[in-house]
Amino acid sequence: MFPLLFSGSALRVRSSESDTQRFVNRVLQKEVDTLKPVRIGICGLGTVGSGTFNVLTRNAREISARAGTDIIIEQVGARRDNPACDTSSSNVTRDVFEVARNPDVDVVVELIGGTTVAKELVEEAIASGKHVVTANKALIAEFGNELFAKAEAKGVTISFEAAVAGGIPIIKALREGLSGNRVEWLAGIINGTGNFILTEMKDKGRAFEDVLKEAQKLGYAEADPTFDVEGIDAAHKLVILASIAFGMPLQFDKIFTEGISAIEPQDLTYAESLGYRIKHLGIARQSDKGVELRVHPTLIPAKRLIANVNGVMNAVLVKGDAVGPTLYYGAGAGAEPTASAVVADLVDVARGFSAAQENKVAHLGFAADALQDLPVLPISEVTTAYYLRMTAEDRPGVLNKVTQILSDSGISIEAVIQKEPEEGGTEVPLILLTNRAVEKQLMEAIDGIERLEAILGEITHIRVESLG
Ligand SMILES: NC(=O)c1ccc[n+]([C@@H]2O[C@H](COP(=O)([O-])OP(=O)(O)OC[C@H]3O[C@@H](n4cnc5c(N)ncnc54)[C@H](O)[C@@H]3O)[C@@H](O)[C@H]2O)c1
Ligand SMILES: N[C@@H](CCO)C(=O)O
Ligand code: NA
Repeated sequence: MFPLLFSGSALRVRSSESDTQRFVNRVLQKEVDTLKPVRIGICGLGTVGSGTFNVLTRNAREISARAGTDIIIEQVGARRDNPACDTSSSNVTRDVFEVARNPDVDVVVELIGGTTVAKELVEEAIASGKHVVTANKALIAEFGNELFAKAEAKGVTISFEAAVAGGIPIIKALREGLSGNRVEWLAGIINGTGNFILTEMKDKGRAFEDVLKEAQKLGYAEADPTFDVEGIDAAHKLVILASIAFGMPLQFDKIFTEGISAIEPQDLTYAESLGYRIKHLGIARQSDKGVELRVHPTLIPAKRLIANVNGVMNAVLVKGDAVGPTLYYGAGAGAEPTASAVVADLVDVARGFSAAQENKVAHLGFAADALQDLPVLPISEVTTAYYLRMTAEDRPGVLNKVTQILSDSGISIEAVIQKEPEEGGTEVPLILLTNRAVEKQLMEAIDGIERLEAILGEITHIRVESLG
């Protein structure tokens, strides 16, 4: 590093008046500015907070060398100490708002979660002219539009790489790496807990609740794990991805969300025998009709790379018009994978510390005044293929009646699994794979089929995507 060399030179040229020297002076002064350490305040010392503390401490040399300056943990705001990290020589406060107001803190790292205290904290940090780094997808998805506007007005940035797909640098890839493309669609396994549960259920036959408990113990799950299993967490992430991919404001209220809690082990098995896997996907697609924003269990061909993403791993498949399909893979949750993304954001903040706001990458990749309020299609207007599972009385002609109703709605059948009844039984499972149809037509057909006397109970329907 060259602080002394440059600070001496900067002082010398400052006494001259010529244009060239004024220019040199500005450049050199900038070098001096970027050499000031960036002082951060970590708020929340749970899974991600402790991971961030440890990664910053352990990799301090590499991080400084990359950032061009030191990143110093000036203060930690934590309700209680966490044995996962040693903060004994840090300045720790029990009041996170003290961090937001601390004049010696340049960047507030919000790792509390939720949308109450975290929102107030971020607002307070912005009002005090501090940059914010956060892993909080709920906060960004639900309040990002207003928070970004506040940050831009104050000339500070909110960075949120850790909020989507944990350690995978997907925000950076979409905002910067793919900026030459019109993104046609993206599909992702973006909840680590959900993928971990589905994988353990399929591979080891474990019970849902048992795997969920393990995910909580490993620090993967949200404070309220229904966010993971009911798809809300994935919906938060998908909204963020779609806004960056298509250049539209965040519209969390428009997303269709279905979780994994209704998936039965038998569906995982039937899907497999049809050549598919069931993955919980977030899918965003833009077409002439509007934007699809949906999170739901999905059958995808077993041969696709993304179908083989297991455990806590996440993957996002992005189709750009120029680049074609691209796939991003990595750990979607956990202390250090998530810390990896938090620290990358801190390095970006440090690098751009003295840059003018207009020279920084916009929060959603597109300039704020270029965001378009694209219409979001209701799920009833979405077209996909379907997996249907029903229980039928074991008597002749039932399959014909079912296929007739589907065909009356313009839906044809791609594959059928019909099982023999169990010893002495009179009911059989009937599994159908349909061609692509508009959802409202499919729902009408399901209604008709459920009214058949020979069909017992409700029909399970799971959407099918080829992702080709
Ligand atoms: N765990 C992961 O793998 C992961 C991955 C990506 C993003 N995230 C996000 O990161 C954030 C933190 O998640 P986590 O898993 O570390 O949660 P966590 O529950 O382990 O940690 C949150 C910490 O914040 C503390 N806290 C809460 N309110 C506070 C207050 N008022 N003052 C001081 N401390 C307070 C809690 O005591 C806890 O230690 C969430 O937004 C979450 O969605 C988590
Ligand atoms: N609970 C989240 C954490 C990462 O965002 C998950 O399991 O994916
Ligand atoms: Na990420």
